[in-house]
Amino acid sequence: MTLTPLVYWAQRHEEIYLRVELTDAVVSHKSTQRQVNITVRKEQRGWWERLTVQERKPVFLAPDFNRWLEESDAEMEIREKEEKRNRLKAVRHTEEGFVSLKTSFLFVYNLVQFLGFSWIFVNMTVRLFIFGQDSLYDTFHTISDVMFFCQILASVEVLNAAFGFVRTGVIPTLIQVVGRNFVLFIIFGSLEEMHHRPVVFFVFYLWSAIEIFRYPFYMLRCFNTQWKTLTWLRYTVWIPLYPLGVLAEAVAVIQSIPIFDQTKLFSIPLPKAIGTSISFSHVLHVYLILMFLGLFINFRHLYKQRKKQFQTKKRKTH
Ligand SMILES: CCCCCCCCCCCCC[C@@H](O)CC(=O)SCCNC(=O)CCNC(=O)[C@H](O)C(C)(C)COP(=O)(O)OP(=O)(O)OC[C@H]1O[C@@H](n2cnc3c(N)ncnc32)[C@H](O)[C@@H]1OP(=O)(O)O
Repeated sequence: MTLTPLVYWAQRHEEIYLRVELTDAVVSHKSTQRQVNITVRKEQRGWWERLTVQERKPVFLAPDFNRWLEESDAEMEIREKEEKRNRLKAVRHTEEGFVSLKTSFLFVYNLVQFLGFSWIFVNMTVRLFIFGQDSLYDTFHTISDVMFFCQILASVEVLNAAFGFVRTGVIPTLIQVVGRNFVLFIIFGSLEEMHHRPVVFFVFYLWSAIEIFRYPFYMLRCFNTQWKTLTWLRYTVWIPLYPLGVLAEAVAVIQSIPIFDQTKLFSIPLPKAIGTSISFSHVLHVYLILMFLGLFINFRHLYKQRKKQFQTKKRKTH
């Protein structure tokens, strides 16, 4: 006797769903499945009155109430799916817009910094060749405006890290920005006596020497690409430059201590009963300790970043 499995059916405007129950059937292959689900695409979109041509429903055929929908409900389902698709599209559009806005912002930021620091580096190098040692004494007057601009702008990097615009830690960036701006604005900016010291040349030259590689490296990273030589320079040049930079900054701080003592600039007044004031040079002594702590933290951070970069092999390189 031929066994006819029960067939449950349901439809949408474009498809027919068939569920063939095999509970009682002897199945020749070893499948343990209890049912076969079949989706048949309708040749023409439309709503069928029944599944079979003949009006009389075969005994083995029954509506699949798990999926059954009336025509109007099926139309509603299509509309809901369409709305969901549109909503997803809109979200994706907004996300893509944000990503491209962020990329453009970072690219322009890095480009401006690259131009600024390149100007500083090239200008200082050319002046060194033309004027020799004399150029060491007027670095502040020729370079400081652009350096002020670049270093104020560099504060954006702390925000970039804090808001997750770039994959980096806030602390190393904060140490870097606060450290440099302290030397630039407090030590050099506020003391005229420091303006003609050769230490300004060494500090500015060491700062800009890394940035002419770092910012173009970031510009390429904005487009998920990199140039091997530039990556190597960005993650290697800091090894001698960072300790030398901190050393030059420390010399500048040490040179400024007697000036602060003499001028009493930024000294902290104490209550009249005690009668004196605390010289800013005490703050500078503490700052000297912080500097070497900052050097240790950032040196370790940069070493980790270097290791991470050179371990990542599957990058697009040129
Ligand atoms: C809490 C306050 C305490 C204050 C205490 C003060 C203590 C003072 C201590 C002062 C020491 C400072 C001395 C310093 O001034 C001396 C010098 O600078 S000497 C010259 C040599 N200097 C250097 O080499 C340092 C240069 N600076 C840096 O490298 C960074 O500023 C630093 C924060 C140190 C490290 O950068 P970062 O953490 O960002 O690492 P990565 O470059 O590897 O970047 C990580 C990923 O983020 C992407 N990224 C980062 N920035 C951008 C950007 N602007 N645009 C696009 N993408 C960016 C980057 O591509 C990496 O992603 P991926 O891995 O995918 O490539």
